Amino acid sequence: MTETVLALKGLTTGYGQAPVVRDVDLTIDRGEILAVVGKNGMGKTTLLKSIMGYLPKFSGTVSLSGQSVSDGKPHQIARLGVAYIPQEKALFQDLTVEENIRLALRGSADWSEARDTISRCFPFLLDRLRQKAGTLSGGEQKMLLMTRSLAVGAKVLLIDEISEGLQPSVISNLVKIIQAERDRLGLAVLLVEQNLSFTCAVSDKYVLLDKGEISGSGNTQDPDTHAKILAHISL
Ligand SMILES: Nc1ncnc2c1ncn2[C@@H]1O[C@H](COP(=O)(O)OP(=O)(O)OP(=O)(O)O)[C@@H](O)[C@H]1O
Repeated sequence: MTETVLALKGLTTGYGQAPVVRDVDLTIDRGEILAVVGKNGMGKTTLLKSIMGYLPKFSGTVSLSGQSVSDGKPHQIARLGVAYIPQEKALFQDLTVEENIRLALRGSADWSEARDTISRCFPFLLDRLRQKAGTLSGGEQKMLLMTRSLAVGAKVLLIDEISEGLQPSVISNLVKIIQAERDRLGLAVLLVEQNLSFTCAVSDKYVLLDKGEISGSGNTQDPDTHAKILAHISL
């Protein structure tokens, strides 16, 4: 039986008084990966920030496993198992890789489990545990953030353009890791993307975001997905 983990209903959000994302409805089930696709400035990041509680909801609702979090603060939403992997650097740049992970664990999980997560997902980090996070590349920092999110037991991942600037071979590996962790943990994943091949490879379904509104959606395995997304992002 499907279990809806994240549900948005009529979500309108933005900055100050200005709506940027309008009337968005979407649901993500346990074990499902949904991509929100759109060109620059269409509101993808704004959508994630609002779900995470960084921006106010002007109207509409956000719920997690049936519980409303529409008025939740970021730390409350994080405590309910939602992890946000933003586009900008979000780690403590002067702390080491290990310190960044240990700080997030705060007794909720032990280090050996965290180490297992690192070995399984991004083993290159095991050789960098004593390295300052600020010396990692932008892509590596996102991988560290993802590892940290999994280590603290996140059930929902909100991922902002993780493929940006990565080589194709690294992107292919990322597809496998995200899908393997989804299968293993039953994660619900909402990712925003501009990379067509990554989107088609990693996600189960997609929505197209155009000037803050959903203008199309489908299952990624549908035969016309590639053409529809391409048309949307190259308009
Ligand atoms: N802090 C802010 N204050 C006011 N407007 C903002 C702010 N951040 C973003 N915007 C505006 O909101 C709109 C959507 O931006 P957003 O970053 O959500 O788009 P995006 O689809 O994620 O694009 P990108 O891929 O370039 O990040 C843009 O017009 C942008 O200028």
